[in-house]
Parts: sequence; C-alpha cells; structure tokens
Amino acid sequence: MSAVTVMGSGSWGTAMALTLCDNDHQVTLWARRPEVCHKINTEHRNPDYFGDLRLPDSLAAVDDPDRAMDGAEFVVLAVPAQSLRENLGRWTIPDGAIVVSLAKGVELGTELRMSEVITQVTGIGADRIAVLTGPNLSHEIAERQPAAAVVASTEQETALAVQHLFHTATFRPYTNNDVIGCELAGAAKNVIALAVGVAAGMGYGANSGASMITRGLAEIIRLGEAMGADPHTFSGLAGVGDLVATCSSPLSRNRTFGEEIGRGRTVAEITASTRQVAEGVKSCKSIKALAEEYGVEMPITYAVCAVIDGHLGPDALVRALLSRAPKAERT
Ligand SMILES: NC(=O)c1ccc[n+]([C@@H]2O[C@H](COP(=O)([O-])OP(=O)(O)OC[C@H]3O[C@@H](n4cnc5c(N)ncnc54)[C@H](O)[C@@H]3O)[C@@H](O)[C@H]2O)c1
Ligand SMILES: O=P(O)(O)OC[C@H](O)CO
Repeated sequence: MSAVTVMGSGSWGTAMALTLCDNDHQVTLWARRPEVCHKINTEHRNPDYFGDLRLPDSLAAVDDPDRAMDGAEFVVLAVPAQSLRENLGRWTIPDGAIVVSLAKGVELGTELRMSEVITQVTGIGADRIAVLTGPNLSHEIAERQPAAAVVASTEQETALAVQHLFHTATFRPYTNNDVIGCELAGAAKNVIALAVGVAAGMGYGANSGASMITRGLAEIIRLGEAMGADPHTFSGLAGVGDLVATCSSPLSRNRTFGEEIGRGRTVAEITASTRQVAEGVKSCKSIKALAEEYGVEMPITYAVCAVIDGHLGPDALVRALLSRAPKAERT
C-alpha cells in the first residue's frame, strides 16, 4: 500500500483516485472547493462530475494542498494543462515523491509538454516523473469498464512503480519510455477530436470521421518524429488508441465541443455552457506553434485553430481540407 495524493478533483482526478482506492492505496484527493471536499468526505460523491456514483469510503478529500500532500509517496497531477504551472508554483511536492502527470495538453506560450513544465517549475528530474495516458474516458473508468493505458517515463523503475500503482482488475497500464511521443499524442488527439466533432455536428458520417482520424494521425506522427518521438508510440495506446476513443465517443469533451461548433454555436457560447475542460481548444495553438517551429505540415490542426479563433466556419473547415493540393498518401 502506498500513500498517494491526487491534486485535482474533476472528472479524471476523481476517476483515478477511485482506481487507486480499488488497489487499497491510502488516497487523498485535493479539491479547490471546500464544498466538494465536504460532499466527498460525508456523502462519498462528487456530483459536479459523477452524478450519483458512490466513491470509496476510504477516499479522503482535503482542500489545503500542503495538508493533502503531507507524506505522499506519489503525487498525481490532475489539473488542466494551462493551469499546471501556476498551481505548481504554489505547491510544495514532498521530497522523494514520484510525480504522475495526467494532463493532456501543451503549454501556451512556451510550447512545453507537461513533464517539462513540472521539471522547470519544481526542479524534479525526469527520472521521478511519469505520464499516464491512453484511451481513458473518465466515466467508463469510474464504472470499472475494462481499459488499458500507458505509463511513460524516461526511467524504467519509475514507469514500473507507477504501472504497479495503478494496475487493477479493470485498468491495465503498459510501460513506455517514449515520454515525448506519449505526451504529444495525448495532447494532439484532442485537436483532431475537435475536427471530427465539427464534421459530426454538420451531419457527416463515418467516412468523414475515419478520414480525419487517419489524416490526423499522419500529422501527429510527422510532428512527433520531428520532435524526436519514437514513431511506434503512435500506433500504440497513447496514439491510435486514444485518438480512436476520443474521436469516436460522445463522452469526449473535445469531440462534443467540436460537434457544438458544427451545429453552429460559437466558441464563447460553448465555453460558457460547461465547467469542464476541452484541452484541444487551447492546445491547438501551442501544437500549431510546434508545427511551425519544426517546419511540419499539420493542416487539420491549422484549420481547427482558425475555427477556434473564428476565422473559419465549419463549412469552410471541411472545404479547406478537401481543396488542398492533391498528394500521395505517404507524404
Ligand atoms: N476526463 C477524462 O476522461 C480524462 C482522461 C484522461 C486525461 N484527462 C486529462 O486530465 C486533465 C484534467 O481533466 P479533467 O477531465 O479532470 O477536467 P475537469 O474539467 O473535469 O476537471 C478539472 C479540475 O481541475 C480544477 N481546476 C480548473 N481550473 C483550475 C485551476 N486554474 N487551478 C486548479 N484547479 C483547477 C477544476 O475545479 C476540476 O476539479 C486534462 O488535461 C484532461 O485532458 C482527462
Ligand atoms: O473528454 P476528453 O475529450 O478530454 O478526452 C478524455 C480522454 O483524454 C480520453 O482518453
């Protein structure tokens, strides 16, 4: 049994906290809002994210970050990507703790991956950081539906420790040492899911979705290879696995956000109507900046950025992609 603190009590932090409880770890969940802590501690529910789902009695919620992390051997970071730097700047991670990053985003302005942000702000070395990613929609995980995942770390011992930490009867993490590929894949699939959602919202069917998923994968691989990722990562769970899950599922916030755009709502309207994060809405810009930096073509990502910025409507997004100069598939 390990002492584990999950920092962030939204959909994914809560789902991972209950998975860790299923493994009999001593789990503390940090929530910003005292009323969320109260509900978790007294009613064993987090209704903003999981309706009536009963959380394990052993799960303790705390609203003070220092108290939450006191004695933690593992600290699991479950706040949105664009808030990670600010939060880490306020927190003190216990000496020696292994840090697990859950966020699927690339930081705006710096274009840093989440593990890079963690090292930059806290000074914690890459050998004590792991990234957990893969096809993992929180509601399915919280219902204990079977799923696989990837734990990526440059340090094999760290990857193995985190794999062991999370491995339950229904949740099966594999290890991988390609942190760049795993993090990039997790962030970039959200952008492709926005595009697939736009097409779905406009009423297009499976052919359009599959075409975007496949060409989306091609542009993610192009960027990944330029950044030094292992191309094999993209045919694994962190790559094609998460891309298919996110782009196909009505549970995906990114796909749903895109669908709403496809039906004619504005980005401002959709953003105002949900408290949940759709990471691709911001990360599309940092991924576009990476594409520019590495000189890689990413037409779907560019088109999504134009739609998010209001420069392109949904119809124009589809036209822009189809009217590009004809080319061979493997380019
Ligand atoms: N939900 C999923 O299915 C899922 C699966 C895998 C990975 N992820 C990733 O996990 C990360 C967290 O996503 P989520 O699904 O839990 O999002 P969410 O919107 O459900 O919850 C986000 C949580 O962070 C808190 N939060 C928001 N802004 C904050 C800030 N500025 N400072 C501190 N806390 C803040 C919210 O109060 C909430 O508790 C994202 O990067 C997401 O891509 C989510
Ligand atoms: O709901 P989304 O779109 O943030 O996707 C959640 C997970 O990343 C799916 O693996």
